[in-house]
Amino acid sequence: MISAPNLLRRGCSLATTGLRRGTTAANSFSAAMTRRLRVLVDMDGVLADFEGGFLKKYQSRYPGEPFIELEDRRGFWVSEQYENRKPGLREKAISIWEAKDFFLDLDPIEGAVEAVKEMARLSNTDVFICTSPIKRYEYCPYEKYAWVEKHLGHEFLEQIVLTRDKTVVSADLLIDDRPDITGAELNPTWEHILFTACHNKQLLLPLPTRRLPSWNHDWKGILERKRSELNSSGQ
Ligand SMILES: Cc1cn([C@H]2C[C@H](O)[C@@H](COP(=O)(O)O)O2)c(=O)[nH]c1=O
Ligand SMILES: [Mg+2]
Ligand SMILES: [Mg+2]
Repeated sequence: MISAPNLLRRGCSLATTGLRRGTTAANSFSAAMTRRLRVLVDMDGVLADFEGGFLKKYQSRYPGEPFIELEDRRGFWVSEQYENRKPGLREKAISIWEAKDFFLDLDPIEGAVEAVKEMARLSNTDVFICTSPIKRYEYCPYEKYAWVEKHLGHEFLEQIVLTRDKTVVSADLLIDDRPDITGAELNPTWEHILFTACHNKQLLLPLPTRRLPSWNHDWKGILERKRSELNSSGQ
């Protein structure tokens, strides 16, 4: 049995205040307290189509250079695969996402906007957009905020976490297309759900990593499973 102060510390909300006849005060209190689920949702490759936007602008800016079809993309780093294709393409690739309007112009990934809005409306669920800006900061951080406002609405600006180290952010789930998410915290609180992208679709995942193949798949099931795991383990 978790104590009331502990429940409150863990972000539970008081769903009802009445005590029903035949139940102990402790049981009623416990049943009335609901653990909130905190979900981090990545932006590039999960909400915003970084890969598609990159390829379109790269081809238009460097029409004579070789490019990599999305179905042939392998590995998280676009810059590395381009450099391997032809030395010198790393800088050309980087110049694309360092340019003004790159992040703002990205199209939403199919189903992402509707799914995240719906996720945020679920009761006992808090959704944060957790995204890593590039270090060349002239445009990227501003444009990430502007993208969120444009596609998700002004109220979502409260939900943005910009960080280059997602391991130090505390949550229950992180939905992210990057397979290797490491940082200062060796044991992040979140469970990583790998969002399928062109660059990671071939990967065999080490257990127990789970995938969300797209926003048309059962993301609600993933949240509900996590919620019941946390409830049954008393966390
Ligand atoms: C593919 C690729 C990406 N980046 C940058 C672009 C974004 O700012 C981050 C990825 O952010 P996420 O929160 O993990 O989605 O990385 C890069 O610098 N080089 C690349 O090849
Ligand atoms: Mg990403
Ligand atoms: Mg909610």
